[in-house]
Amino acid sequence: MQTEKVEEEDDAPEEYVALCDFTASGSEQLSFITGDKLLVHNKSSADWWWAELQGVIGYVPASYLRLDGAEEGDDASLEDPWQDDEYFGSYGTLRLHLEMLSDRSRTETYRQVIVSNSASLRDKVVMDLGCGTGIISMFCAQLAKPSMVYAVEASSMAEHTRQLVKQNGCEEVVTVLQGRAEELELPEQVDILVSEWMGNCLLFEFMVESVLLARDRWLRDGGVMWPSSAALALVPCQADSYYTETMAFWERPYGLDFTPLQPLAQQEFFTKPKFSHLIDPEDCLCAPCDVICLNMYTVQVRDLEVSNGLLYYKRPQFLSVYLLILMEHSFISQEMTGEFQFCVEKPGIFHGFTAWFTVQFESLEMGGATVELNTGPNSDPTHWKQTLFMLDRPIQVYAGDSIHGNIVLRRNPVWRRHMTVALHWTINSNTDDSQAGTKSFPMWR
Ligand SMILES: NC(=[NH2+])NCCC[C@H]1O[C@@H](n2cnc3c(N)ncnc32)[C@H](O)[C@@H]1O
Repeated sequence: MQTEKVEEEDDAPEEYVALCDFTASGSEQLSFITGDKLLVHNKSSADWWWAELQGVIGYVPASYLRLDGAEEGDDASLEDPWQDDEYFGSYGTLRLHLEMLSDRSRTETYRQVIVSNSASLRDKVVMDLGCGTGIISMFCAQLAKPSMVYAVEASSMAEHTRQLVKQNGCEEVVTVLQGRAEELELPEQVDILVSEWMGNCLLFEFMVESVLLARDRWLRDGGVMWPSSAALALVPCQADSYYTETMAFWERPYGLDFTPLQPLAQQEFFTKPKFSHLIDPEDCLCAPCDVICLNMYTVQVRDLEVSNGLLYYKRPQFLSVYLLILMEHSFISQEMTGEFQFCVEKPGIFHGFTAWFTVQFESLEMGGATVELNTGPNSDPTHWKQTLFMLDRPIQVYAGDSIHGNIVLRRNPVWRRHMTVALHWTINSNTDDSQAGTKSFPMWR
């Protein structure tokens, strides 16, 4: 932690108490634990304050603090930044498990991974992280002969999962453990860590952080991660039907002119990404490309952050704006930003970008075939479908036009399961002047 020592005093600092633990995700931030008393020197923004703890200073998330002496009920920001009650509460009911189990492409892929590695799974120790109803664990017990499967589930579903394991004669091999995987004590390290952690745009909900923490704590050296790698794919696309039903609709409904509502429609329907979008392959303006790739053996939790260090530091007056911008971009973690360069293959309307993910499961046998789950438009549909990012205004493009730029996934520093997806693009065309644009989409805070 290279935070600077307190030098000059600002206005009289106020004493705040920490409502929960916070672990700094960048050198400009200050870690603390519940109950710590922090001196807030500068409320530099609504979300981040400049504070001191035992003589060390750095940025802290304002929502984690309450003015010392204030009553519990005074502060609405008691919310847990992981929103665990809501998150694990939703997995304590059947609705989401029914959706996932009904997704045959997803579930059969995991079964195929177990079947094609059944021989190598013999006598291995497996952790199924976030086992839900235990389907993957029971595949392991039924289709292979591991010595032990630790089926880890934090929600109240775990007690039902124990019953299912017994009901299906798997209790000899499968042990259900209720709790967060990153907090549980296991009796041993594991040979394989399997999990179905992917969210919309691959990372939403950031369950991946739990998988990485569990990997670092419980996967033995040389152990296998399933999935072994993951990639976020992106393509510029048409979305004419969505545009027609949400924007063009207001031009002449029942012969009336409702166009004054179109700015409202843009705000309401195009500000956030559209989840569960089913893009027609015909609407892709060119071939997709993988913009973000994760190696599940080497990616670190800190790589999931984007810390524009200079945004949190007080800007030293002597640094020129140019230098600040240059340094700022040097803080962006490579894992969370991707460049793209598309060449439009056919004339059409560029309404936006569509994103989806793929994950790969390496074979336990040297040279064995890798299994892939592809949630894109040319594969069997999954419950994730795809995610559509609508531009504010559609743009006519022509074959040969180039659309290049980058995507940045910026994890929310306070609401830990949320992120913002920022897209920057430039269109170079032989027929029109070049156009550039940028847009950030919150998911969801
Ligand atoms: N692909 C997803 N988006 N979600 C599918 C898996 C989610 C399952 O993992 C459980 N789960 C999520 N995080 C954890 C965790 N840290 N520890 C244990 N179980 C978890 C959660 O309760 C649910 O049953």
